[in-house]
Amino acid sequence: MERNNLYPIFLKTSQLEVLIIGGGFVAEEKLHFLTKSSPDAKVIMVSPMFREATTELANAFNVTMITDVYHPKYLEGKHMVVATTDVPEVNIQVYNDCRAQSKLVNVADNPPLCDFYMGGIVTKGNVKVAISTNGKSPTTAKRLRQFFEEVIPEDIDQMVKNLNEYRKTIKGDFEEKVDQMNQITEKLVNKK
Ligand SMILES: C[C@@]1(CC(=O)O)c2cc3[nH]c(cc4nc(cc5[nH]c(cc(n2)[C@H]1CCC(=O)O)[C@@](C)(CC(=O)O)[C@@H]5CCC(=O)O)C(CC(=O)O)=C4CCC(=O)O)c(CCC(=O)O)c3CC(=O)O
Ligand SMILES: NC(=O)C1=CN([C@@H]2O[C@H](COP(=O)(O)OP(=O)(O)OC[C@H]3O[C@@H](n4cnc5c(N)ncnc54)[C@H](O)[C@@H]3O)[C@@H](O)[C@H]2O)C=CC1
Repeated sequence: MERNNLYPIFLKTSQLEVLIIGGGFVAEEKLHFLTKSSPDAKVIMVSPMFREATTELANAFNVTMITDVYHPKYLEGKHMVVATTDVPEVNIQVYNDCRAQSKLVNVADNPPLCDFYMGGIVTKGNVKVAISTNGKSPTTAKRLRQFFEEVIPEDIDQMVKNLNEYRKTIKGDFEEKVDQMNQITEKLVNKK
């Protein structure tokens, strides 16, 4: 069986600079899911034309919009780049420029030109679940996201907070804390 070898990390996008190149439908979709998960993300967009809906979304999340065609100068200071233009040569240039500067790049909807994929994301308070199908089926990622949004209870955050509080009350060294935390949560995984 094939296996997903990607390594998920949870980025602090509020202290990273994300550049989206292009201002059309795909840009809007990527910005929508990015800001749904991370409303405080620092995002800059560069495009000669922004669709109305993209502009509205960008304004709602304080995204900086630069009306211009892509130029390598816009990569300066950016940590992550998402290329969404309808000009394949531009997307390829962005990919090559980013690779040359070791910046993480995603050419949306073009898996071979991605250092990382966007995933399906479920957020419930402090809990976040990210889903990937290894770039094989975005629709499956979407359906799983909808499924988990439904089945993970809203108050899962209360459990996280309670355990966080409880942990503070435990005396002893690290090993004892691990032991106690495992003991009180054992019922969650032990079906007997
Ligand atoms: C590889 C990846 C790269 C990347 O973009 O990061 C990629 C690639 C492609 N997307 C395509 C299309 C669609 N994308 C979606 C939706 C989402 N796509 C997302 C991620 C990813 N999309 C990355 C892999 C993620 C993984 O590993 O599973 C999600 C999860 C997150 C996000 O967008 O932020 C978001 C759902 C969010 C949510 O709902 O929670 C839908 C569904 C819909 O809109 O109903 C369709 C239409 C159905 C279809 O066509 O399959 C195509 C074909 C384009 C063409 O026709 O040529 C390609 C190219 C290809 O597969 O070759
Ligand atoms: N919309 C969709 O659901 C899908 C789109 N695609 C592909 O994704 C690409 C983008 O699609 P859409 O977002 O729908 O197109 P779009 O036409 O809505 O948006 C393209 C954007 O790229 C910008 N752009 C063009 N040249 C640029 C440059 N030199 N620098 C910066 N920005 C530039 C345009 O101004 C525009 O804002 C296309 O190649 C399309 O074939 C693929 C699958 C699905």
